[in-house]
Amino acid sequence: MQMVAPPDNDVLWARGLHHAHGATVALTGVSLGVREGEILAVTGPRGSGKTTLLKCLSGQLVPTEGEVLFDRAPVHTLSSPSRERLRLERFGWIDTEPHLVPELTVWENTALPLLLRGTGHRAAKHTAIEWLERLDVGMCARRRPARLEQSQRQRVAIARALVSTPQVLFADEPTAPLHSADGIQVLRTLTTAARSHHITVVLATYDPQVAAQADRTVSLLDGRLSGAVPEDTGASDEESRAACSLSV
Ligand SMILES: Nc1ncnc2c1ncn2[C@@H]1O[C@H](COP(=O)(O)OP(=O)(O)OP(=O)(O)O)[C@@H](O)[C@H]1O
Repeated sequence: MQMVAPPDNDVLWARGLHHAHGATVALTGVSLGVREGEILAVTGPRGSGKTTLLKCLSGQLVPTEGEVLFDRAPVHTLSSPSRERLRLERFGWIDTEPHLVPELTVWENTALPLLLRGTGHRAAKHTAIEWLERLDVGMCARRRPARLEQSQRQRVAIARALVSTPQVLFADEPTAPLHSADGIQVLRTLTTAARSHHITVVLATYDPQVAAQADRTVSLLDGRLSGAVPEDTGASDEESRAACSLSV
């Protein structure tokens, strides 16, 4: 494979990603760059490879082929403990389901990433409550997750992902289980918080209304990216910059 350097402003950069789950091919030759501070939507129908791409970019999965760079340093060649540390220290993850610990209160759930990093109890609690307030669930801080509505639980999961102000936040269909109005509101809160803290977001979604909240969208179909702007079409500056960061 020809070596190509990532552009300076790409915080994440992937080239020639292939991945198969057993006999099922999920990604086939995906290359893309994610710019510092942008909110990038990865769209595509169910089974098109969105989750697999996010997992490869975040170091949860090592691609069968291809390379992933974070801050210009390889992720795909790191040992499993180093990838785990990278995820804990630099990345946040929001899943479709909130996956909160039922025995812990809302603020304890939210503070977990800080406590795991070694932040003191008082400081972790203070920061967790600040994030819960930003996400309009500050009043739930002392409750257990079972006493919350689904949209409140998802807001808590978002607060937990943001509490350590990750460099990159990965969100995999974060609003899929919510009613449409709830989902859009939760997503607005997420994107506003990410923008004000300069957090890069990679957001997988099949919902065009959700993708419309992003700065840029790339589409996956059958494990391939589509919609790259060819370089010689006389595209605008903005389009040309997008094309620099996206190739199939
Ligand atoms: N753990 C797994 N084992 C076997 N096949 C898998 C596994 N995970 C994903 N796949 C398959 O890989 C392909 C891509 O799946 P992936 O979950 O990445 O797509 P997706 O676009 O996120 O879809 P969805 O919206 O349904 O989650 C699909 O054909 C899927 O069935």
